[in-house]
Amino acid sequence: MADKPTKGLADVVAASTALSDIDGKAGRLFYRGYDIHDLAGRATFEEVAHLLQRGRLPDRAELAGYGEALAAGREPGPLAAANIAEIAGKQKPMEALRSLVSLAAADDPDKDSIAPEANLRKAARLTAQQPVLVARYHAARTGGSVPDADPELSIAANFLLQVTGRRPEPRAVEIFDECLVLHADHTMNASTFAARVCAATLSDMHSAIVAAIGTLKGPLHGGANEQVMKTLESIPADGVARAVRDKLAGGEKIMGFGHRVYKTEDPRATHLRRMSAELAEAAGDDTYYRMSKEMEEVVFEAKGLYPNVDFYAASVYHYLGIPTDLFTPVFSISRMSGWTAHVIEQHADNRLIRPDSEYIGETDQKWKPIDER
Ligand SMILES: CC(=O)SCCNC(=O)CCNC(=O)[C@H](O)C(C)(C)COP(=O)(O)OP(=O)(O)OC[C@H]1O[C@@H](n2cnc3c(N)ncnc32)[C@H](O)[C@@H]1OP(=O)(O)O
Ligand SMILES: O=C([O-])CC(=O)C(=O)O
Repeated sequence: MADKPTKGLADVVAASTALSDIDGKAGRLFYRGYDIHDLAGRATFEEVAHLLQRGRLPDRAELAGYGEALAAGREPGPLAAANIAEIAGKQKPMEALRSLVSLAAADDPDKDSIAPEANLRKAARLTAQQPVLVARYHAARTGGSVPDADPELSIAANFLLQVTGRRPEPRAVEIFDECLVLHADHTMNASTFAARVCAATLSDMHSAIVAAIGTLKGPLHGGANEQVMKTLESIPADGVARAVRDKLAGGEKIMGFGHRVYKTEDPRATHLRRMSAELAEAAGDDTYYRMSKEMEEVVFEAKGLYPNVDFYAASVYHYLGIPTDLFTPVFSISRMSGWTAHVIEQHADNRLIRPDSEYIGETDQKWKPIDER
């Protein structure tokens, strides 16, 4: 018989990875050994995606080559393109992305291969396509059009351009790019684990990413950023403390707080709080920032919980003009870099992931024919 399981696999080491590492007590996060505090605001998302997928921070030539791969791979392919309008009419954003990535697989030139070189090419294409899929989905449901991507612009700038229809301010691009850097990878989080389980059957990268998208969508994981914004919008600006205490008294969780691994401040929240403050000031309306700060104080006082990455990401995305139901899709744009890197890593040194379970059902049941049950 198997040992008693730890509920939710808490503290179980489920994989070896060279991609990211967390010190949950100290509140530190590293991508391939680089402290997130050193990368945030310095490295671009493209550099970080290269670091994760291709193993090192690129030099200028490598970054140019990676940029070319991204630009060449941006178009999701005819099957996904042909279905965006209908999907936008019937599916919510994360459901739509799950469908569209699956459809994009059909036109991927490397769809039948999980060889290392094919995986690298697919990782770049998936990373390039995700922001385009989000923007096209949004345009399809709002009856708008998507401006062509500008080859001179970064992924962050092109996404803001394509989703808002306006050329973004340079500072908005810097801030959004930093958000993408902060969300890129996070050890064995649920969606990455789902991707690795799928990849470990020697299934293909697109299948693993579809599993990851479906997993990120849930409100206990990436879906929390949208829920944070809905909470901020649903409570009175001058009644934050009461609303939070009422929710807690009613047994509700406060979205954007708590973490399986961090026992102190999530280092990403430190940067996102700062960005939220800056954008609030620039907007001339700091309501959501002030409310967030107050929520943080009340939740800490009542439960000793710290904000996680999803908490201040909500007000930051709001101030950047991103529609609330695209917050989790925006998370997926960044996390695509990490998911794909994990699939590459899994395929490179694979063993089927198949844990055991503890049986807790009935025993010694006696068979009865159907008319005797
Ligand atoms: C990108 C990300 O995925 S970051 C996480 C995003 N998710 C959220 O923000 C959702 C809200 N947070 C949570 O649900 C949890 O803190 C999780 C899912 C992040 C971590 O879950 P776990 O490690 O399984 O912790 P668990 O849910 O068991 O919580 C432990 C205790 O803290 C409480 N708790 C944890 N988070 C919260 C919260 N946000 N609000 C209120 N209470 C909370 C639980 O009720 C539980 O209390 P109990 O021991 O009295 O029953
Ligand atoms: O690590 C986790 O469990 C969730 C998280 O913060 C992330 O995926 O960024």
